[in-house]
Amino acid sequence: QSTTQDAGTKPFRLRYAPHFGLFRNAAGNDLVAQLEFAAAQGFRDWEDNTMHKRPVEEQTRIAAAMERLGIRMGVFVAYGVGSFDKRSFTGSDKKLREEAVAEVRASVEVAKRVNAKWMTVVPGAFSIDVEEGYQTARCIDLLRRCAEVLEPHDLVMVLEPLNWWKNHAGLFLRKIPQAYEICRGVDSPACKILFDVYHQQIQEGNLIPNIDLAWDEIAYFQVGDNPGRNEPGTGEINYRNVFKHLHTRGFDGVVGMEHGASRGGKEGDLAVIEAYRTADAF
Ligand SMILES: O=C(O)C(=O)CO
Repeated sequence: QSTTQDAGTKPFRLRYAPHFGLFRNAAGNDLVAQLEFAAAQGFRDWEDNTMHKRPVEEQTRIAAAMERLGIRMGVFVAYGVGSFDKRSFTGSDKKLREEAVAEVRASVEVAKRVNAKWMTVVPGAFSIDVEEGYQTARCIDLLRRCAEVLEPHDLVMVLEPLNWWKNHAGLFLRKIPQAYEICRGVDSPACKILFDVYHQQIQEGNLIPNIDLAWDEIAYFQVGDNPGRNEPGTGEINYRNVFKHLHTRGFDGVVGMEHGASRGGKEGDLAVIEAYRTADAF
């Protein structure tokens, strides 16, 4: 605990982004108080999957606090929440496909309000009764339409492959090479990869080589250890080496802390921060 406090406002070497709730025991329930606490601990980034579901006044209040504290906004989810079971991107149902474009379009206003550049897209369900090549092509076609919505605003949708073996069996997008192929197909600066190291450790491993192979299409990282999806150091992933690799490659984008805490209470919140200080000391 003293190390955490001593570290104080010292910035981390990578731009780790907590989310609301992660420090609520230490900072209290108020969202702005959580941002202030994080900033005092040296965090300069944030993410909030459900930002688009918050009332406009709350979005505005959060954005003002972030601006005051010098915190950069990471992802919110533009498409995916509540749609994991829909064949929107992989199917041919026109209504579902129009809905997906409309959701991405609606996210433009949210992104502007909260100064976000990136938004997560999870392109729905896999179909067991259609050859995968057709699903991939349909997905690319619809993502191109979404990219055309975002390009004029300089916004980026980041496609997030999610694992089948622990959390999300049956989703279409689950592998990094698959996301890479799709991004190359869409061929737009508005369509990139969100590489969630937790999901990929479960789905396919080979983390650092896959980071390198997909590098030119990756815009965003998220992390969490496995098993348990908690802070670095609580599982099997060598995060110090992963972070060192990202730093060596000059990554200055967001590394989202999309995980829980292995311990409860204030002590657990502080242990999360300490885990990042340790993993960041490469
Ligand atoms: O739902 C999940 O597991 C995610 O990582 C979404 O971002």
